[in-house]
Amino acid sequence: METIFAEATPPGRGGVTVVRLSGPMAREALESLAGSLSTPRRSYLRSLRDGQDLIDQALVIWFEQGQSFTGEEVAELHLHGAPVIANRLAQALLVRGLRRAEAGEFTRRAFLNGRIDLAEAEGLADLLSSETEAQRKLAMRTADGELGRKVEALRANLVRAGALVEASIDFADEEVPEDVPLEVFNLLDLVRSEVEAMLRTYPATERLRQGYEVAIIGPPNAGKSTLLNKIGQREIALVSDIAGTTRDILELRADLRGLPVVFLDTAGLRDSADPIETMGVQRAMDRARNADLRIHLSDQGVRMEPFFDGDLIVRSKSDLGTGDGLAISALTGSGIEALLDQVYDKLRVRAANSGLVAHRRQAEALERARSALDIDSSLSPEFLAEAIRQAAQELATMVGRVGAEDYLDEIFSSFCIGK
Ligand SMILES: Nc1nc2c(c(=O)[nH]1)N(C=O)[C@@H](CNc1ccc(C(=O)N[C@@H](CCC(=O)O)C(=O)O)cc1)CN2
Ligand SMILES: Nc1nc2c(ncn2[C@@H]2O[C@H](COP(=O)(O)OP(=O)(O)OP(=O)(O)O)[C@@H](O)[C@H]2O)c(=O)[nH]1
Repeated sequence: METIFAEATPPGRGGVTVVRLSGPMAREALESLAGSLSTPRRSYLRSLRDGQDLIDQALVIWFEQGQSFTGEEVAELHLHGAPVIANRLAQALLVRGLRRAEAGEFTRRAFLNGRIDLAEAEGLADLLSSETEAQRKLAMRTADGELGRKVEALRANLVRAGALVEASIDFADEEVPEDVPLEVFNLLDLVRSEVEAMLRTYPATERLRQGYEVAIIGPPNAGKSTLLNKIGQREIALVSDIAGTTRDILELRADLRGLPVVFLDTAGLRDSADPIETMGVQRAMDRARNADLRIHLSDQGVRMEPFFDGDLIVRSKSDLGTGDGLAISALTGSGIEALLDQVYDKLRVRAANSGLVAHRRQAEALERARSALDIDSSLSPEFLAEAIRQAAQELATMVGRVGAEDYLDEIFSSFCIGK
C-alpha cells in the first residue's frame, strides 16, 4: 500500500496549511523531518528539517494504524500557510517515496478499511459541498451514519426472518411439516413499510440536497430579469425595455433562509416570428414545468401557462399602478420580501417532507429491496428464503457492504484533493 499525502486545506495563502499523510510510511516520513515522536494523537511543535534545510516550524501529529480517520497510519503537519512551504514539504515527501493523493482518496481508504460505510461517504461528500444550513443538516445526519444504522437495522430483521424460514425448511427435510412462523411475516411487513416510507421521502430529500428550482415566468417585459437581479442584488440578467430580451435561462443560486434555491429567469412567454426567441420560450416552458415552484409575473397580475396548484401569481411594477393580490416593484423594492416569504413558506413544506435517502443510488437499491419483498405469502419456504436473501443483499449494497465497486469511482471523484 502506497503512502499518500495532500493538503487538507484549500490552496493559497492562509494562516495555517494542514498536510495529511496516510499509509504505512506516514510516521516514518514525519519523524525523518520532525525527529522522533513517541506518543500518537498528541501534537508536538517541531522544526521540520530536510537535511540542512529548515522547512518550517510546525505542529505535527501522528495516528497509529487502526486509530485514524483512514484506518491507516496517518500523520498531520500544520504548517504556516504559504504555498511555498507546502511545496517544499511535498518535495521532501516525494523524495521519501510518498505520492500525491487523488481526489477523495483519504475517504476512499476510510471506506475500504471499514471506517465508514458508503452512505457515510456520500454524506461526507454532500457535507463538503453543502451551501446552506438545511443542506448541511441533511448531510451531517448521513455523514454521522444515521442512514447506515437504519438500513443495517432493517437488514438485521431480514436476516432474522431468513433464519426462521430456513429453520422451517430444515424441519421439512425431516418430513416434519412445519409452517413458516407468523413472526416472519410480521418482520417482512415491518421492513416493507419502513422501506416504503424511506422511498416516499426520497424525491423531497433529493431536491433538498440539490437545491429547489423556482422559475420566474411571464410575458415579455413583465420585469422578470429585473426581479432576478433584485433578488441576487447584482446585475445577473440583461434588462431592457425591448420585449424578448431574455432568451436563455439564467440561474441564480441563493440561500433563502437556509434553503438552497436556484431562481430561474426565463424568456418571456409569447408567440414570436423569431426562431431563436421561440426556442427560448420552449426552454422556458420545459424548465418551468419541472421546477419546484413558479412565480407568474405580469404587470396585469395574470397567470401564464404552464401552471400548477400553489404557484405564485404576482403583479409587477406596482409603482406604476394599483391592483389586487401580491404585487412587487423591483424598482422600489416594495413587496419583494413578502414574495420571498411566500416562496420560503412553500419550499419549507417540501423540505419538511424530506428524510435521509438523498441519492438515486440509494433509492434504487431500496427499490430493488422493496420489489424483492413484493411476495405472495403462499410462496414455498424455499422461494420465500430466496426473496429475503435477495432483499437483504440489496440493503447491504445500499450501505456498501457488498457490490459497491461500481460506485466507488463515481462517489470518491466528487471529493476534492485532500479529502
Ligand atoms: N486535523 C484534522 N481535523 C479533522 C479531520 C482530520 O483528519 N484532521 N477530519 C477528517 O475528516 C474530520 C474529523 N474526523 C476524524 C475522524 C476520525 C479520526 C480518528 O483519528 N479516529 C480514531 C481515533 C479516535 C480517538 O482518538 O478517540 C479512531 O476512530 O480510532 C480523526 C478525525 C474533521 N476534522
Ligand atoms: N416602473 C417599473 N419598471 C420596471 C419594473 N421592473 C422592470 N421594469 C422595467 O420593465 C422593462 C422590462 O424589464 P425586464 O426585467 O427586462 O423584463 P423581462 O420580463 O425580463 O423581459 P423579457 O426578457 O423580454 O421577457 C425594463 O425597462 C425595466 O426597467 C418595476 O418594478 N417598475
